[in-house]
Amino acid sequence: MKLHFFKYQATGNDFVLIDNRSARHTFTTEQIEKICHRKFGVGADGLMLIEKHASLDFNLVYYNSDGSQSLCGNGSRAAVSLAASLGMLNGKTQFNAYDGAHAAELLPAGIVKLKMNDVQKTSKTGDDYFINTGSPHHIRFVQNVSQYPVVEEGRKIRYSDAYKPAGTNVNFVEILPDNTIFVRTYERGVEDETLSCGTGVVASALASALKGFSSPVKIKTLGGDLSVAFTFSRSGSSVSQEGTFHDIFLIGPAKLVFEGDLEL
Ligand SMILES: N[C@H](CCC[C@H](N)C(=O)O)C(=O)O
Repeated sequence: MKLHFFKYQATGNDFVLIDNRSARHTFTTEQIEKICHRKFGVGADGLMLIEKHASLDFNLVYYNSDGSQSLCGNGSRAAVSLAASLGMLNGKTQFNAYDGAHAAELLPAGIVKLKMNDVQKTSKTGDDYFINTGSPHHIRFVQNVSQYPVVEEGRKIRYSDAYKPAGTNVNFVEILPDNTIFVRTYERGVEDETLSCGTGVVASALASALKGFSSPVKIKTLGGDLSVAFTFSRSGSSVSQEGTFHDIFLIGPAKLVFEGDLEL
């Protein structure tokens, strides 16, 4: 089977995208692993299919490189950029993803502003947080994150009994001056560190808000810079951390690297 694909990177999180609106291909786990394989395939952290949707501009199907599915924040930003270049939208869009409908907007210089779904629940164990932003995220605040053993420590948490059977993504966050954090992420389903993780930096920004950060939080990742804007509405007593994060936006660049055909 010959397939035309688009290779995108969104702050270094990289993806193969296929316009699947007409052909409606389906892929086995083995085929997804092969497409994403860094030597035997195109190479990517994940594969995305853009499909028709009954009422929204498109349906987005995301697969991690191991074939598992979840919401991908950076991938959604890349898909919006591709959909725009395919003439499927004009600046703004509503599309469907793993966790439901999302709005997004194309800003100048290839920046994509993605609206995330509200977050009502955050939990804290010791000094660590767990927040699901459409995909599950464990967040640990550390010193000197650039020297931190992200894969070794991330794997331990990801496979720990606490997260069995589904597992979790794991974010290590260093607090910097000027309302900025530096985030490195071990990604479930890629089973390695990625250069950035969109849902992960959103979870890390919300955890930073619970430690006093204001919106927008500026985020450094190994793959580039992002920002996360949000509103927090408290519920219950003012001392509690109970409340809802809403109007959450993940903002950052997404770029076409190349396009081509692959034999599967
Ligand atoms: N690995 C994640 C999904 C992709 C998340 C990441 N690439 C992003 O940009 O949100 C999971 O299985 O939950």
